[in-house]
Amino acid sequence: MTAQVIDGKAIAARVRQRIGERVAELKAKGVTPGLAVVLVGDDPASRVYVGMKKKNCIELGMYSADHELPESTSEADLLALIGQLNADERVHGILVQLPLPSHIDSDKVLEAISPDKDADGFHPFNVGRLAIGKPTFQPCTPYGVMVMLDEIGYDLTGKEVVVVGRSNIVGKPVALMCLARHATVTICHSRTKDLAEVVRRADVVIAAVGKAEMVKGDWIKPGAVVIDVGINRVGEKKLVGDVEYAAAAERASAITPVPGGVGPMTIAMLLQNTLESAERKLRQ
Ligand SMILES: Nc1nc2c(c(=O)[nH]1)N[C@@H](CN(C=O)c1ccc(C(=O)N[C@@H](CCC(=O)O)C(=O)O)cc1)CN2
Repeated sequence: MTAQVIDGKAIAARVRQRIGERVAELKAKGVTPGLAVVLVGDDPASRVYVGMKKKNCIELGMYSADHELPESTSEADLLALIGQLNADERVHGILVQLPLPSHIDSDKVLEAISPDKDADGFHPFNVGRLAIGKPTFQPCTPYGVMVMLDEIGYDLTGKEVVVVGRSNIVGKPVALMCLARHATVTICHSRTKDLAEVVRRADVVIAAVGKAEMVKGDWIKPGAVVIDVGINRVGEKKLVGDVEYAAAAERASAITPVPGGVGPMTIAMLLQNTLESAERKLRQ
């Protein structure tokens, strides 16, 4: 079997196209959706992602407020900036790029963002809403995974989903989203016994563990859908996912590549969250 390659770049472009149309409608009603992105420090990858967010925002006609702060920024100063952004009427979504420098408590910062502007969906209020099946802001990467499954017309009802990884950013929320779509969900982690056997029974494998090619191709059930959330740098330039791609693609019915799979969806869904926030505000 040769798997269908799920093209995240193409799907993200379609999502952005639809967002652009809705932004134009909102602007005609006098509302310009606005996103504030806060970067602390000089992490090169974070700088690239923040640049992409800003570029996309402007291309879609959104208001973009960027705050690039030095590595030495104190937690108190960062919290004060978030307070200002919470009160800024032009801003409908706030995102603090992770990781933050080690002297700053990330949880404290994420909890300081108003739940009404939490474009990342990381605030405990929004996590709770997702857990009870009433999501408002949904975390961008898992939200992107759901859109990719929709785009290939995959119905999760009654399917066995195995999520490898239990992070708050991807593993746990994506499991909740699959559960909300009536899948039977197993979350695996570093202490799962016989991971290979658990993965072998999955109709859908979602790998989000951050370890290069840890999920082996021969663990994939023939015909399964493989969603690879990992982006691991190997050597100077090469990027690989959490799944052994070539071997998995021989067994899967559909698979996301790395790069060009889930990654591009993350930023598209951030813009989607900002748009939805502005639409909610207009309705209120
Ligand atoms: N506050 C947040 N911080 C971080 C998040 C997040 O969702 N919210 N996610 C990641 C970084 N990230 C967005 O912020 C992100 C990661 C990867 C991509 C992407 O398009 N990757 C490309 C490869 C790019 C490359 O060459 O490095 C791909 O997979 O094709 C976009 C956004 C951590 N921080």
